[in-house]
Amino acid sequence: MKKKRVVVGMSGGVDSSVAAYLLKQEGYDVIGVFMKNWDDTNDDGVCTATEDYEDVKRVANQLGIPYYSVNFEKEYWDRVFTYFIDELKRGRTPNPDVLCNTEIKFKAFVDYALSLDADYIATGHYARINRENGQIALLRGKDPNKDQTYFLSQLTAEHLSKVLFPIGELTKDEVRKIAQELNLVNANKKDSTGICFIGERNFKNFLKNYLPAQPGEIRSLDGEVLGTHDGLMYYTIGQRKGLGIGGKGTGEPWYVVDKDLENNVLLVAQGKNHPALFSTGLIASNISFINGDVRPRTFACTAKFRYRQEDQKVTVHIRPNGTAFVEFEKPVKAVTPGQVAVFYDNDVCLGSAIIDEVIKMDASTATAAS
Ligand SMILES: Nc1ncnc2c1ncn2[C@@H]1O[C@H](COP(=O)(O)OP(=O)(O)OP(=O)(O)O)[C@@H](O)[C@H]1O
Repeated sequence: MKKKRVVVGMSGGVDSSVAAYLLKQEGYDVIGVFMKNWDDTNDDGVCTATEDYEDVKRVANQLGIPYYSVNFEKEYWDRVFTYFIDELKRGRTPNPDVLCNTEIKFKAFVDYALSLDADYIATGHYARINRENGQIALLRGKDPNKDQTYFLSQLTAEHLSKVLFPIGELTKDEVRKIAQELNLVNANKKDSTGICFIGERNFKNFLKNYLPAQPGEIRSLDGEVLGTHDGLMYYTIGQRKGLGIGGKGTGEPWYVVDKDLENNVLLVAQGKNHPALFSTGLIASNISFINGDVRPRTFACTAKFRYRQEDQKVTVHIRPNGTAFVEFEKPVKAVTPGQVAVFYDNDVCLGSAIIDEVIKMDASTATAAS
């Protein structure tokens, strides 16, 4: 019988290399494909994509699988990067990696894989797919420290219908151990961090190439001018570092609590539990559920408002106008417009929505938060 063909997205990292190995062990006809989404030269002038593709080639040769490279720079620019820049211009904090999954990895890449006659597409994401009773459910990866469902939460069952996550049942330590036992050239390669096209580069320096800096005032909530900022897009709610106003006030650290876009003012407050940092709910749009059901309803679940946040208990009201009102059981710190609110029922990732507005905690309830 003809073997089923799987096209694996190979980044040159350990996770996707081990994913490819496991699929080969299972008897699939495996093809590795490297996507070039960004013309990236780092601060030292090194093109990291070229280096990563070299790793893909070496690993593919070690595993004895064919490999190709595909270029999605235009798709990435048009569908992900322009959104990222537009959101920053609006004073929001976007998550381009979530959009990269819906537009590139699980759309453009899937189309390309199908043109190679793939039966399935696989990646090295730490997540699981349950296909019981004809339904497709997205589950958190087994390793709680590595779970990547946050980034996959805007996908639907349709995106996932031909997808395999071979390392979803493993921990990172187990994945690395497999890579070491196989002597894969990248067995000890560092995990990638940060937004993929920025990588380890300085965020401000990078953005300066795309958005003109518009300096303005930093003010306390009382209106006192404390300093100047370099441009609102460089800051996010809850940020402490890089404000340059440490010596002002009582000596407690200052945090970004809001942005006044109209007046180009960055609003800050002092103390890590300042009530202005907390919110009791949010309004979100772009609701997407894995099962596709976005009908108006109310339900209780847990949610994360950024990657690496503990689950928070919430009640979600999906409204007839297609937005969601999410009420928090307890005030939550530094919830930020533009970020993704991801909903969970225990281990099942239900879907997500993009945060448009946060409902700030009334100052009178400040003690509840601290
Ligand atoms: N440039 C790329 N080309 C092909 N596939 C990619 C690329 N970047 C990421 N992927 C796929 O998406 C998965 C998740 O990407 P992410 O950037 O989170 O990588 P990661 O967790 O560091 O994994 P890895 O160790 O494989 O780099 C990867 O495991 C890989 O399957």
